[in-house]
Amino acid sequence: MSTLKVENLSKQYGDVTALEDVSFEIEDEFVVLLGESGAGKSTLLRCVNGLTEPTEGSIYLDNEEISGSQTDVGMIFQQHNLVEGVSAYLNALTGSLSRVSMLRSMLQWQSQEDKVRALEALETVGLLEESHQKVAQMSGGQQQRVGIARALVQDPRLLLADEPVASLDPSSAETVMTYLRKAAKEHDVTALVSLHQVNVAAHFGDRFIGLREGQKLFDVGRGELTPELIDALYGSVETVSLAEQPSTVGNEQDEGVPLDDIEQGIEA
Ligand SMILES: Nc1ncnc2c1ncn2[C@@H]1O[C@H](COP(=O)(O)OP(=O)(O)OP(=O)(O)O)[C@@H](O)[C@H]1O
Repeated sequence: MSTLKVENLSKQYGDVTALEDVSFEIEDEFVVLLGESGAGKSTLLRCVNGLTEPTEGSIYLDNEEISGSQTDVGMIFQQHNLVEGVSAYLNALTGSLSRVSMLRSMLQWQSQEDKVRALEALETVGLLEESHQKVAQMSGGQQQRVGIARALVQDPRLLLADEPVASLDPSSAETVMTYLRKAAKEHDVTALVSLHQVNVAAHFGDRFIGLREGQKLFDVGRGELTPELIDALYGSVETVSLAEQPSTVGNEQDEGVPLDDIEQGIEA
């Protein structure tokens, strides 16, 4: 279990204010970041991961201030940056890179423990049987699941994902999100995931942080993501079904609302 605390975070790119005084604390939850394109989601994730330096503010992981690249923060990108010509297993194993030297890694001298960890991570994302398949021969959804496995092998305290299903069809997106949530829960890792798709967010999130023009517009739990909040975030999106079924979605103790139902409600 880990705690991420973001305190008064701001980021300026020249005249552009990408983030303005954003604060929140999350612990052992699957949190979804929502917001229009340009709202600051990627900037926030990049600041937490140390890829971007904030202009102001502080970030704490388990009460320790963090700055610069973090080896125990796993990041999953929309473009998964896998090595396509090698197997899912070898790609997953590169997650241990931060913990072993480059030479050992190139010679594939990773420890037995790392190798077992890579296979376990592939099992978590449902790809154990495909572990020796080349990534180039896998579907987009399977490739993203390899990306999740690679992040797990890093043994992260925090899992970040920036639009992990943006380029996938709805069915693959649901599968990938199911495995991402399962991975976070099984590994007891706090997760912060940015998503464009409100229906997917409502189905999988424990909590929702809405960003608008760099500012935090809301920070609400499951069941509190109302159409009014979504409208305030995006404008006139039809979100009737979210108001009707907010408290049952995405809870591993129940079966949740099927995505199709939510989508139909949104489209109705
Ligand atoms: N490296 C950069 N240099 C200059 N401006 C930037 C840079 N990165 C982001 N921005 C600006 O900061 C603002 C926030 O961008 P950011 O990418 O964080 O938003 P986002 O919510 O992730 O959007 P998207 O969903 O399109 O990725 C935007 O106005 C963007 O143009």
